[in-house]
Amino acid sequence: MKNPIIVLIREDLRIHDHPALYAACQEGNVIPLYILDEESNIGEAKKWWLHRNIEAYQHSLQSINGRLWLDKGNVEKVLSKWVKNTNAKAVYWNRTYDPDIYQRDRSMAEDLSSQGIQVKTFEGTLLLPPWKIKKDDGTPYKVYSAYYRSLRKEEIPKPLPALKRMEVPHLQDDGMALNDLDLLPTIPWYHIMESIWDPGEEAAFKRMNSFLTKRLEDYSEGRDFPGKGLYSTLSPYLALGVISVRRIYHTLLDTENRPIEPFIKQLIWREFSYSVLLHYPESPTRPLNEKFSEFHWQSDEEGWEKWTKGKTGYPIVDAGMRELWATGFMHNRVRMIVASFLTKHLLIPWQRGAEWFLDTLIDADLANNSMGWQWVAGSGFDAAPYFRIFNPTLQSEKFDEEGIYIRMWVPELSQLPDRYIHKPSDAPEDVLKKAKLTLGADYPYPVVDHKAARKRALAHYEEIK
Ligand SMILES: Cc1cc2nc3c(=O)[nH]c(=O)nc-3n(C[C@H](O)[C@H](O)[C@H](O)COP(=O)(O)OP(=O)(O)OC[C@H]3O[C@@H](n4cnc5c(N)ncnc54)[C@H](O)[C@@H]3O)c2cc1C
Repeated sequence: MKNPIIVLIREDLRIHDHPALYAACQEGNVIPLYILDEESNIGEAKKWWLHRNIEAYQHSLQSINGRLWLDKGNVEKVLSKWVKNTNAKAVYWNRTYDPDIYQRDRSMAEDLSSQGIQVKTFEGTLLLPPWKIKKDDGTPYKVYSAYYRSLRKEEIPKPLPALKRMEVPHLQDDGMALNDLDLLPTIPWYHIMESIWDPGEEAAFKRMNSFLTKRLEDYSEGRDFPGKGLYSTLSPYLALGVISVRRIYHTLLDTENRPIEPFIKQLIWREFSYSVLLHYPESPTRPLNEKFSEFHWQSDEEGWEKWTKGKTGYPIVDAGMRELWATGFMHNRVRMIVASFLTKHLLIPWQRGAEWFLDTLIDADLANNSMGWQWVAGSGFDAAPYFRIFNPTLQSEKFDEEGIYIRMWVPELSQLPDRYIHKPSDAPEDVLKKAKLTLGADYPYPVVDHKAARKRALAHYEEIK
C-alpha cells in the first residue's frame, strides 16, 4: 500500500468544491477522517444536524468508491494515532476559523511537519481567506460597506468540480461507528427539525436552486418579512460546509440579468464576520467597543426564562423564540428583534443570548453569531447604535403586518384580529373573548412595559456614553 494522505474533514461535509480532498485525490490513496473534538462544545441542535449530515456524507463518499472514517477525542492525539497506524505521508485540511481551533491547527501543523509529515491547508470555508481583504494601511476593515466594496473587486476562485471517484486504502482499523460519536440526544426532541431539514449535498443544491429560480427576484424587497419565506435557508448547510460559498457565489454570477447583488451582500456579511473573528478572536465574548465593558447588565432570571421559552407577552419575540426551539432556525429580522429585546428590554448580557443561540441553532456559526449579537447590542463594529431601541410591537406591525408568522408559532393568538395580534394586551375584553383568549392564562401579559424598559435601557447607556 502506498503511503496514504489523511484528509481531516470538519465543517466541509461535501464532495464538490472540497479543495483538500480534491488535492489529495489527485495524488493517490486518501483517508477522509472526521474526528469529533471532545473539547469543543457544539450546541445540542447542531449536534443533531451534524449527525444527519455525517450520515449523508458517508453515503456520498461511498457513491464515489470512498468512505469516511470516524473517531473522537483530543484531535491532536487521535490524529497522531491515525498518522502512525496508517503510515500516512501527509495530512491535508480546509482551514476553519474558530479562534481556538485555528490556533490548535497551526500548532498541529508545526508538530506534524517536524515529524516529516507533509501538511497542506486550503481555503474551503470562505470566498477568500479572511486575512486577504485589508485596508490600504494593512489593518482589517471595521466598516462593512468598505469591506464589501473591496471584496467585490476581487476575483473569487471558481469552485472545484465534484469528485467522481476516489481511492481509499484497506485499513484494519474501521474507526468508530457514527452512533458512537453520541451526537444524538437520548430523548428525541428533534422530530420537527427532521421534518424540515434534509441533510446532504443534494438537499443543499435543491434549496439553492429553488431559491434562485423562485425567490431571488423578490429577495431584496421581501427578505425582512418572516411570513413571506423569501430568504434562502442556506445557513444550516453553510454552517457545516455541505455547500460551498464559492459554489453559491459563482452560481449567482453565472445567472444573467437577475438581481444578484442583495444576496451577494449577505454572503459578504458572512465574510466580514469571519474577518472580524480572525482579527479580534476575543469578539465572541468581549465587546468590541471597550466602553461596553462597563455596562451594567442585569441578571433577570424570570425575564431570561420567559425569553428562552417564548413567553414574554410580546408575540413577535415569542414567535421567534418558539421557531428557534422547534426548528433550530430563526428568521434574520426576528433574530434582531429577539436579541434587541434581550439586551435592551431585559438588560441581559448579549453573551448569554449568544450562547443560547449557539446551543439551539442548527446554523450556529461563531463568526456570524458573535457579529449578530454585538451588532444588535451596539458594541460591535459598524453596529446599530445602542440608543436605537427596537419597539417590538412596531417591528411586528411593520414586518408581519397580517400576523402570518405570529399565528404560525403562537397558535393561541391565531383567532385575534390583525389589529391586536401584535399586542394582545391592548385588545378589549369582547375581542379577547371572541378570540377565546384569556390573558395571564392562555398567553402572558408583557414581561416588561416597552416605554419603561426603553427609558431604563437609555439610562444605563447614559452611564457609559
Ligand atoms: C443575533 C443574531 C445571531 C445570528 N447568528 C447566526 C448564526 O449563528 N449563524 C448564521 O449563519 N447566521 C447568524 N446570523 C445571521 C443571519 O440571521 C443568518 O445568517 C440568516 O438568517 C440565515 O438565513 P438564510 O440562510 O435564509 O439567510 P439569507 O438571507 O438567505 O442569506 C444568505 C446567506 O448570507 C449569510 N448571511 C445573511 N445574513 C447575514 C448576517 N446578518 N450576518 C452574516 N451572514 C449573513 C448567511 O450565510 C446566509 O445563509 C445571526 C444574526 C443575528 C442578528
